[in-house]
Amino acid sequence: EQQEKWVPRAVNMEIIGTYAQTELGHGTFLRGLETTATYDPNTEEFVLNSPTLTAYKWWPGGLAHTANHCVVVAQLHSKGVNHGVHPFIVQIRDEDTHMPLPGVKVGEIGPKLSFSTANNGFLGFDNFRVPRDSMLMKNAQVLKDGTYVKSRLSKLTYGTMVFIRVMIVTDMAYYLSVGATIAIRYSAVRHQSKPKENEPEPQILDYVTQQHKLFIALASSHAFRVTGQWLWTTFVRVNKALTSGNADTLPELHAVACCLKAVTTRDAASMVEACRMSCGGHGYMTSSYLPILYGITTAACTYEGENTVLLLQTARSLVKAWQKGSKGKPLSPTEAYLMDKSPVPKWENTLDGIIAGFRRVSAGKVQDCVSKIDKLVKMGTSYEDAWNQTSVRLVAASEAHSRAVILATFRAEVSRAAAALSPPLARVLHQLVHLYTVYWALERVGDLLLYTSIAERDVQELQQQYEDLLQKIRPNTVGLVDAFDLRDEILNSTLGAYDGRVYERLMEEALKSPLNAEPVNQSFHKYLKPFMQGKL
Ligand SMILES: CCCCCCCC/C=C\CCCCCCCC(=O)SCCNC(=O)CCNC(=O)[C@H](O)C(C)(C)COP(=O)(O)OP(=O)(O)OC[C@H]1O[C@@H](n2cnc3c(N)ncnc32)[C@H](O)[C@@H]1OP(=O)(O)O
Ligand SMILES: Cc1cc2nc3c(=O)[nH]c(=O)nc-3n(C[C@H](O)[C@H](O)[C@H](O)COP(=O)(O)OP(=O)(O)OC[C@H]3O[C@@H](n4cnc5c(N)ncnc54)[C@H](O)[C@@H]3O)c2cc1C
Repeated sequence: EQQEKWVPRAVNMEIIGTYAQTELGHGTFLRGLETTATYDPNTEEFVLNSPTLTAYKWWPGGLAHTANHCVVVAQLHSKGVNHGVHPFIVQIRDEDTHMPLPGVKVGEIGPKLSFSTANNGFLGFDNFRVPRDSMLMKNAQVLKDGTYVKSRLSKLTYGTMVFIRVMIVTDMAYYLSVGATIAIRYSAVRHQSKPKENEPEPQILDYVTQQHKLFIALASSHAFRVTGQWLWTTFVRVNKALTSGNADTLPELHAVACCLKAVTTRDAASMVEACRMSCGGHGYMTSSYLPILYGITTAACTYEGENTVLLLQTARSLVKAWQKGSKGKPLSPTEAYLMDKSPVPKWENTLDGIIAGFRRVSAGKVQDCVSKIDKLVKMGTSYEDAWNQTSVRLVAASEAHSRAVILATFRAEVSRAAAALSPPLARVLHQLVHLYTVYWALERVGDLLLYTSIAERDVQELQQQYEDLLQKIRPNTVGLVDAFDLRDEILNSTLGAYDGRVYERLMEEALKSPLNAEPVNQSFHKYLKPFMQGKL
């Protein structure tokens, strides 16, 4: 009945909430969170407290001035025992006056790289009392007398984060579609330089280097949308099983959500930055929207699980899978390829050949990590230290695994959908799959040379395939970004507007600057003139 109590009020916006988990002192290590929720059986209340400055919640979006409630993650104490972190729904502001309630200290954390519209806040409690039903009791409960009933699966507390990580993959597809639309439309309008003296300045979109910077962002948007859809379907299936008490598939979902969130956010941030830089000085204008878009995508590398930490979570799963598989036990579908002990096949410059190659790279890297850890432990190093000394390789193995998942999913889903598409559209989408796959083979050619039978002539041929694909995709590029159908109001960009009037829009935006309100700014009289007259 907790859902009946809270959900309708949240849906009709009586309750505006945020997720208050991260503290000044801890964001990654959740078991180290310091906020306490101590049960008082005499009053059937929890007492929330921030015992130290580092216990203050810090970062939650909207916490400073928007939210009047929040989900607080705190260490649950009852009958003198600490039962670990649990979620509580807590009212922090009066619903009429919006004043912070007594015992609640809340405020704004200050300017950030981007996301300036989100008032991220801090929150401290001074022995703040909330009723027992504030504890979200879907998984674990505290009875009236303070008896703690543990959850059938402790990690269900972390479930919210899996959900958001799954959503983030699709978010990155969207952000890349915005960046690609702005940069490709601008590159169609911008003319620059004279490679041929007797011809007009060409569109910068015709420079192959410009195509190399931008087409991967366009292809990645589709790859992440397709992968995000597959991941969502997987999430729904796992969640359904969880509801009927079966948690067998949760570890696989957690592992694949971690590495996909990490790789898609890192790619989105670096590719949006490439979009910004491909637009020259005008890409550096806030009015282009590209700097803001960069700030948004780079934040995603940190929030909802810092990328390195998440890649190491997936590596933990890959190492466990290797150890399980080596004992002949079955592996999850996404990790089953790790046990492919067949001899390394002759390299093929095909999509299937490259996908198989990335699986070989991932399996090879995992095997190298396991051997290094085993060797260090045999020499007397603790497992934790051996893990840490191998962690650079573990992150690389996790990335290779993630790339193999994205490549295979993108190819399979587009091939499946192609049957229902017109031949010209199917051909263009296959070109994007081909470009994405060959791009990453060239980006990771060192790994492929280490773990597969790819030879130098294969690499030369792949480079030529890649350049041919840039040429094939060029005529459809503007059509492909128009197909994202992003309205000008959403793009919010002087460079990406549908009508292509970039110079008029840049000037219109410039003239809105308050610094253009008068021809001589007061700073001349206050500072420049006295300085020039030697009076400062
Ligand atoms: C479509 C267009 C849309 C456009 C617009 C969209 C709008 C978007 C706009 C703006 C969005 C802005 C949104 C911002 C949102 C940000 C919010 C936040 O940031 S909330 C804070 C996030 N914080 C973290 O994620 C902490 C990360 N840390 C952790 O998760 C843990 O501390 C961890 C996992 C690193 C370590 O936790 P240990 O120490 O308790 O666990 P260990 O010992 O490593 O593992 C124990 C076992 O638990 C499993 N495990 C760990 N986490 C799990 C999980 N989540 N689910 C299932 N199992 C898990 C592991 O696999 C492991 O299993 P075995 O023991 O190996 O079998
Ligand atoms: C824009 C934005 C919005 C946010 N919104 C929210 C929100 O709404 N609610 C909320 O609760 N939080 C929110 N956060 C906080 C976010 O979840 C944390 O910043 C994130 O979990 C990282 O934790 P941290 O900041 O403590 O970094 P740390 O964990 O201190 O990481 C710092 C460095 O240490 C490394 N490191 C840490 N642990 C390990 C390890 N075990 N192995 C190897 N390296 C390690 C990391 O890789 C990183 O390089 C937001 C953050 C941002 C930037």
